Amino acid sequence: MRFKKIGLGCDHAGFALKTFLKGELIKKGIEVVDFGTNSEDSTDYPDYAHPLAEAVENGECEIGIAICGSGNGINMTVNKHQGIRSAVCWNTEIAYLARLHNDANICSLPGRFLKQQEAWKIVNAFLTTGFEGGRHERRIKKIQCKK
Ligand SMILES: O=C(CO)[C@H](O)[C@H](O)[C@H](O)COP(=O)(O)O
Repeated sequence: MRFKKIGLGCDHAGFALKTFLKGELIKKGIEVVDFGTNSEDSTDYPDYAHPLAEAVENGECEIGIAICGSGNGINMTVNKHQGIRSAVCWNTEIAYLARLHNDANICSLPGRFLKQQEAWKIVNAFLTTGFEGGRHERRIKKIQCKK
């Protein structure tokens, strides 16, 4: 793992997977900052996505994992923050490319579509891959809106 302090956030649809991943990360000696939610009671993913995104933006957490049912809503929300590049990672190759080519700093997961072990492999790919730089550096600089 390249990162020592990781932020986690989810809604009710991501709670079970977040709980599993949190346990696995702690077993690996990684410090986890958990922004909730803390049960399967129905809730709204932006309430957890914004605090997670802010923590990654301001450096409190080195990187983040965001989970909702499809991965889309929480991904859209964290990507509203200027300092965030989040990718919906639904397999290991996508997770690897999100880090290698996009220097993604949040891994968004579709909690209702991944088995625990599948998700753990995806998270491992995300957390062990470095940014390639070069032509990709130029491209990620162009992501920012000029307006
Ligand atoms: O996937 C999501 C947002 O992109 C959410 O996690 C929810 O699963 C989705 O919005 C459905 O919500 P529901 O209230 O559980 O039906």
